[in-house]
Amino acid sequence: MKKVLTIAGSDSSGGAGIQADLKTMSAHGVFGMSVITAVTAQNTQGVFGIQDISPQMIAKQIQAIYEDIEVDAVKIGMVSQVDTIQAIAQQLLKYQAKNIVLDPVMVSKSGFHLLNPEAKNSLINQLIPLVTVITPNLPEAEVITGLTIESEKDMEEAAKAIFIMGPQYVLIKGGHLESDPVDLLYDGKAIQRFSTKRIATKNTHGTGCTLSSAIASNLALGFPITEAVKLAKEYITVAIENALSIGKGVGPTHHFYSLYQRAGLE
Ligand SMILES: Nc1ncnc2c1ncn2[C@@H]1O[C@H](COP(=O)(O)OP(=O)(O)OP(=O)(O)O)[C@@H](O)[C@H]1O
Ligand SMILES: Cc1ncc(CO)c(N)n1
Repeated sequence: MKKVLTIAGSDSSGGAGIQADLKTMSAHGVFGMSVITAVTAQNTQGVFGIQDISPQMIAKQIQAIYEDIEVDAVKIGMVSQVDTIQAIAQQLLKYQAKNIVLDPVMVSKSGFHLLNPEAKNSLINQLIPLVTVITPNLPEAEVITGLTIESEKDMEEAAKAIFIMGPQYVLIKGGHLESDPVDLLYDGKAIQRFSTKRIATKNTHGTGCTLSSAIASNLALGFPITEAVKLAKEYITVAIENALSIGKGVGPTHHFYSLYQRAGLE
């Protein structure tokens, strides 16, 4: 059994964060483990509070896992503070973590800041150089690069600018453009394009978390990056098509193993 770790925040409503990550991992048939960086009081309508876990406790969680268990891939989500990022980077370096997927979560769909703006530079300087692939959405790519992104051409420029910061691959997600969503993968040489039809739904809570966890699971399963992203796109598309009208706001993506099996990917 492949083992995948998520280092992320808890979403009490179960649609994003740690909860989305573990559901995605189970659906991929890998064993999910979690290091909780923060607890959010959150539902489909908004984020009502955040309590950060101390950097010491985050480091201890990572240590407890790596001292005992071999980790095949890591997904990093919400990391809100400078000290948190430093603690995570130190531990991942110490244990020579492999297959690291960074979803640089900054603002929730409801507009709540999940990354302290002061921590942006730590994310860029300490975490981005360690990762296999970073998966920013358009607003995140704009914050990281300082560029304005309004077209696919702009997305390509942003991917190239982020690549220089040190990750092995950059996947810029186009879900925030109005057209059909196009995601671009850059490996330092060429751009690969992953496109689907836009699904008409308001229920997209947790899409970014789901995609990054699916990529991490696929890397753990041994797929090369292009295949890992292609399969993850198929997974997120089905998860959005079947998204649930739970709660009064933006409902969550739906994960179930049979979907994955039906696609012939068990
Ligand atoms: N309406 C949609 N129809 C089809 N695919 C979509 C739709 N919205 C997003 N996607 C896809 O879902 C994935 C996540 O993209 P998105 O840009 O929404 O991430 P995100 O903003 O980081 O999500 P989150 O708010 O959960 O952090 C991408 O692969 C994107 O192309
Ligand atoms: C805890 C958490 N992580 C990530 C997201 C994605 O925006 C969220 N809403 N909540």
